[in-house]
Amino acid sequence: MSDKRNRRREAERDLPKVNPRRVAFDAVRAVTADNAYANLVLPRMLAETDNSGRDAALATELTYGTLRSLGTLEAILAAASGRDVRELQQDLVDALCLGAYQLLYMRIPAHAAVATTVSLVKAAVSPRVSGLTNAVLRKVAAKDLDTWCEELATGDRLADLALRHAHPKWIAAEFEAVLGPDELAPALAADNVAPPVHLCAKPGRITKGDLSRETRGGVHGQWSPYAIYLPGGDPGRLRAVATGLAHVQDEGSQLVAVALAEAPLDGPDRSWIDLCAGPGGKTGLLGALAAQRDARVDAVEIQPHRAELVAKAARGLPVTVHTGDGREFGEPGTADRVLVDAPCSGLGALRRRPEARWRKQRKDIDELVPLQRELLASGLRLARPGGIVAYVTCSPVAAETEEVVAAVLKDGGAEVVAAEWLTGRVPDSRRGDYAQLWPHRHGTDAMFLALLRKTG
Ligand SMILES: C[S@@+](CC[C@H](N)C(=O)[O-])C[C@H]1O[C@@H](n2cnc3c(N)ncnc32)[C@H](O)[C@@H]1O
Repeated sequence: MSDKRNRRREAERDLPKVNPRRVAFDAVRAVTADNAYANLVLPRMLAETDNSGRDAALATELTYGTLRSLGTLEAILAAASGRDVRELQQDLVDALCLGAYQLLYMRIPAHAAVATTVSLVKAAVSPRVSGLTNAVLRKVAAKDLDTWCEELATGDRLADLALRHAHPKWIAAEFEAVLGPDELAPALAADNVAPPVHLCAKPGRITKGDLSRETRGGVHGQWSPYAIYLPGGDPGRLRAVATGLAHVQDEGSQLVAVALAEAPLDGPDRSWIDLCAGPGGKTGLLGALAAQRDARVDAVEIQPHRAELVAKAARGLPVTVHTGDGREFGEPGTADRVLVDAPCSGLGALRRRPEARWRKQRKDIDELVPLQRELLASGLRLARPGGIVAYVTCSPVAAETEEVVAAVLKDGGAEVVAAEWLTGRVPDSRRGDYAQLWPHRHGTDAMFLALLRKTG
């Protein structure tokens, strides 16, 4: 056997596939090379490699943290190596980012972070670049994150803040346009903190008290009457979740759905529509509320596999699931309440999707806006006079929130209704006539809600 192969074998013994750093590397590779989603590939990899407990936590922190911080790590690696990282092979860049993340963001001693990354590179990239890895990471280790960011600062306030908090500058600019400059840093920082798991105790199916007991210490949510914060562990293992009495749902998502159900309405209140229903979180909550009020929900979803998820989420509830286009659905003027939870950029949920911020582009929003307007117009078409339509996004970006509502309002036939139920119970959630939640203010995703009443 050649010396080279022997050396590689030795390196692989140092770092077998089940090593959490190797798992993190494979997960990051899947994201950067194959466009995978970390929140889908990592749990599978952890299960396949039998990683649990502290090892799984380390692999998760390494994977999510590295992916969240990619832009900043690459800028620092470029400065430390004196070259554009795009000139390097991608698997090496991924390994360097993992190493740099440990050096700059975790309390892992520099010698350990460098040595384990060099072993990783030998085993999983090529022994030929282990020297380069060692040299670059030693340079990275010479300064802490603040010092690197100061050194790389350009004097462009927004760009410097975006670098420090690991966001593309255009996203920072979009957030600032809504929040103003003072709250921008905490808003960006909040995207870098892994969110806790929120559960929704379906009304009429299980009480919060019972759900809290089953979770062994789950705390009652601050805002939603149905929220329990899971103290830890896999929510899928809870009986209440497995049997559909409760489901995993961000508290902000709960609030906007309940705000629609609680909006004052004159006349009949039997027919509800959820026009963009997949995967069915809000359908599950609305269905449970509808059951208590003798109402019914028609849930519409264009993607068949997501429609199946809606059907699963709505089991046992007065919900009919339709696979189809919400722009062409239903009888005009018949619905009492309509939810338009429009497909959006998802920039309000960046803390859940570590790689998303580096994948999205501003033009993606421009492409979504016509569909968002058409879906909202369709929601208003379906509502009866006096009926309520909720326009919801998990994004705070002006173009896909208030500007969509303003454009549709211009066509006439609807007026804005204050989202009192929500803004009255959640401080600092008013955004003009609408409601806006934020991770840094409320601990929820950045959900936007506009309530409209069909007139005429
Ligand atoms: C933001 S998600 C909805 C989330 C969902 N309400 C929940 O709480 O689980 C938007 C959904 O709209 C669906 N969608 C996109 N275009 C649609 C259309 N023209 N008609 C109906 N659904 C559509 C997407 O497939 C996606 O599942």
